[in-house]
Amino acid sequence: MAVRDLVRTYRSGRGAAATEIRANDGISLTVRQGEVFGLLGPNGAGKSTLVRQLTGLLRPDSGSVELLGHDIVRHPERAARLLGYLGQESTALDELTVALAAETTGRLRGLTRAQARGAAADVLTELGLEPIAARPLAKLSGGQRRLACFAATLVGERPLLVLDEPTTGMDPVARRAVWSAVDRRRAEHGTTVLLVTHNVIEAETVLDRVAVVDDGRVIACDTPGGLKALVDGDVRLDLVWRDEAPLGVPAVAALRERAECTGRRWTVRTTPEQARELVAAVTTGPAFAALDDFTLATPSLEDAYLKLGGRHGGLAK
Ligand SMILES: Nc1ncnc2c1ncn2[C@@H]1O[C@H](COP(=O)(O)OP(=O)(O)OP(=O)(O)O)[C@@H](O)[C@H]1O
Repeated sequence: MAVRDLVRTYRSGRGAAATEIRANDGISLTVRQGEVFGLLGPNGAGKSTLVRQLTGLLRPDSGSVELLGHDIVRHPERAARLLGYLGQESTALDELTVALAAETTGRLRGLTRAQARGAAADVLTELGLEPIAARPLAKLSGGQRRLACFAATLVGERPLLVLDEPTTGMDPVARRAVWSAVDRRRAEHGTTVLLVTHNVIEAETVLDRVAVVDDGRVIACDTPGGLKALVDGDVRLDLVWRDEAPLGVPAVAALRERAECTGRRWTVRTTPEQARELVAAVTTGPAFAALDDFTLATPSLEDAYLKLGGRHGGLAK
């Protein structure tokens, strides 16, 4: 998959009140076959806008999208044959049962009724959805519905899967089922996966490479390990106070100037030496009496993102 200089502007309002948002501001990316490639970035960064152009659902103002040799800007209708897309919104399939939603997707992708029924049954078994196969999507919990939509996306194998926050709202068992299914397709069919995510833990474990998107631009593109190397050497200290922070302790008062404070939780990114001194200061005397919990952690992809100058104080929703 190759994206070159993609620009997409949304216009709203008319006349003097008209506003423009440049949601994609010259995005270029290449995703290799068989790769699990992630788009990571804060709300409003332009990830869904990018994905909707890749899937032929939205026309770019300028730039090119090539999927397996096909020009998707010129032939958006070809995208449906090349990729399975799981969008953020629940779909038109909502009134159908889980089994019928999966089967219908297979039929829409050109399978015969028997093939679609067989493929749907296999996918439902694979994802552990058999117990709720006869229930309408609209009556399921958010996580169950998401998993059912993911199941439908897999029916009638496509060489490319585009998944926009597939595991949102899922419990750990469902999430694991999603990643096993993705892994299996990659191993057996060389399926390429483009994944939009906010979940940095997931990003660190499942992605081969990740593009960090911010304000409609790609501000970094590397392996998760490569991005984390940007913050190598730093550690993160999280302090949670029982109640008010003990600002009478000079070390704590000084710390407030550089910590990110969210309610009772303070986060500081610093060198291991300084972190050791800080831990020593807060684990003695009145500071310790006021401390509920603390953790010292090695850098995460989120720290790398912040170092890159990402806005909004982090990626978490
Ligand atoms: N249909 C639309 N009309 C006008 N503006 C839009 C439209 N869709 C998105 N935008 C704006 O474009 C920008 C990018 O939105 P987009 O949905 O692509 O971000 P995102 O990275 O997918 O965000 P999230 O993580 O919240 O899903 C935002 O400022 C958003 O408000």
